[in-house]
Amino acid sequence: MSTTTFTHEFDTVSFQGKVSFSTGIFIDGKFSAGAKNTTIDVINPTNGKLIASIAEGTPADVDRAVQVARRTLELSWGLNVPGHQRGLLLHRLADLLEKHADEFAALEALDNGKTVFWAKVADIAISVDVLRYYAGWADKIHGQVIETSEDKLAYTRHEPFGVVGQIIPWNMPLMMMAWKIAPALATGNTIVLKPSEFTPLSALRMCALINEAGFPPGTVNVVVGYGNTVGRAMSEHMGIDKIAFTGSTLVGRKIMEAAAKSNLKNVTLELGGKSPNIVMNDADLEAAVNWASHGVFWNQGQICCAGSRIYVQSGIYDQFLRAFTKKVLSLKVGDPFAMESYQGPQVSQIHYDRIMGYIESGKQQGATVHLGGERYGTEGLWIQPTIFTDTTPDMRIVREEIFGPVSVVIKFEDEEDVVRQANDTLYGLAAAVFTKDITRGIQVAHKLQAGTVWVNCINQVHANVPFGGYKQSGVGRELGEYALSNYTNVKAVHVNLGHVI
Ligand SMILES: NC(=O)C1=CN([C@@H]2O[C@H](COP(=O)(O)OP(=O)(O)OC[C@H]3O[C@@H](n4cnc5c(N)ncnc54)[C@H](OP(=O)(O)O)[C@@H]3O)[C@@H](O)[C@H]2O)C=CC1
Ligand SMILES: CCCCCC/C=C/C(=O)O
Repeated sequence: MSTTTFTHEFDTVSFQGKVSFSTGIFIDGKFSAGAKNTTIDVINPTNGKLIASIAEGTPADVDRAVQVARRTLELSWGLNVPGHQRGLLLHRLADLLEKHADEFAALEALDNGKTVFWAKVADIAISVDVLRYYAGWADKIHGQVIETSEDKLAYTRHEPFGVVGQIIPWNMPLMMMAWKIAPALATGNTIVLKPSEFTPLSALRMCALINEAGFPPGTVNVVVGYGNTVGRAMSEHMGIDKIAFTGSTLVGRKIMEAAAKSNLKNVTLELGGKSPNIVMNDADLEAAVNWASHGVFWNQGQICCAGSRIYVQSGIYDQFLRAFTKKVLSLKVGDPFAMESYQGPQVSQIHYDRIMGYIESGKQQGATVHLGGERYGTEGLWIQPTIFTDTTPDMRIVREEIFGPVSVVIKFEDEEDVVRQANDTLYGLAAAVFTKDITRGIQVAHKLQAGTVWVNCINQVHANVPFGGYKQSGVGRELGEYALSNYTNVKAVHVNLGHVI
């Protein structure tokens, strides 16, 4: 069976050059066609044209990938490879990614529609940091010696789960791959990863770098395919010991069900959000406006922690809305390869339609379109950055994750009222509060039901700091030391030093 190849000649301000790599199913360090020998068309969101036809994975390919991952775990990875060696390989991968940063930024812009500028300074840079951070952990995975009695030695080992399945979304294709593979590899697991079929290119390019870095074949296996075939096969698989997922709460629930009905595999989920951003009367207005705009419009609004519900205290509401409107009007919407662009097209026609459906629902339910609310231009997948006002708490645009450039600005009177409204959601991924009174900022942060609270900033992540959700925004934490426990099983060992029964 022949494999497919992606070849593209980039001639842009940020990156010129020919990029060519295999787009097959990546198993055991080799690319091949999928079991059905079929392909998936990958579409450029900027112009609707075909970028590539890549090999389509199937449940049979998942089976093969799991077998290979299991064999690799037993023979050439896991605790067979000392931690410092696993760390060295992760460092090499980080170096290779950094070396190819411009190429990866261009690939992400082409495939996802995100701007090449932000792809480079956020997606690629954070991915490199995360790989390096977990490279540093690889030889520091310690258990404990636990005191029991003098005739006994009891200790714990933190062992890899084994074969882990990882399902990642299209909004940050490379960054989500890095967040998933880095802690899993540092702790000695082997991987079967499913990228989104909308944006598979950076993950496939990474496969070549994984080989070049020197990981044993079969350590990371990548099967691109559809959620209801490959994704489902992974979450139901009896040979996968753990599954990690980023995506919608709806699909997260299906994955947990499949895990429960199959082998009770360990599950971590990073799911949706409807994050509140609270601006108090005493906030630095200019800073709050700039952050609020970044909080909801960055990455075309396609970010799980977007601060899409902006609560502004009554004393500065009018002033804030004026300044926020001016700021949003200044955002440059356009070609993702133009260095001055801030907002590119939405990722796909289906997602564009979903967002436009939400905008329509806001209009139908009686909210005021304060700004935007229409397609940007006359063709393509661009949407005007949109501000709704005069909303009520029951409206869909206030309650549901839109995942697009759509904000609601809501007036509040006092702290108690805003904390109640902010927490009135089934989500709990993130929240932000803007105030010059740091004591108050911290007090409010402690009252908000969210896995991350930003004070006087928003949408900030760091490799060292955990990220994940309360309530229906997820299970477990990614990043930081906390993520290591997502990928290790604790074994207690009791050694008899003379105790007689
Ligand atoms: N938390 C986050 O970061 C993200 C949240 N979302 C939210 O989800 C909404 C829908 O976007 P969508 O792309 O459909 O996201 P989904 O959550 O539906 O999909 C995410 C990934 O899961 C896969 N998947 C789908 N069904 C299953 C299944 N039964 N078992 C295992 N995997 C499965 C998908 O494959 P396939 O594409 O083939 O369906 C995709 O690779 C967005 O509007 C947004 O609100 C989306 C992306 C990221
Ligand atoms: C600056 C980057 C913030 C990324 C936060 C994590 C988001 C994940 C997701 O939306 O899938």
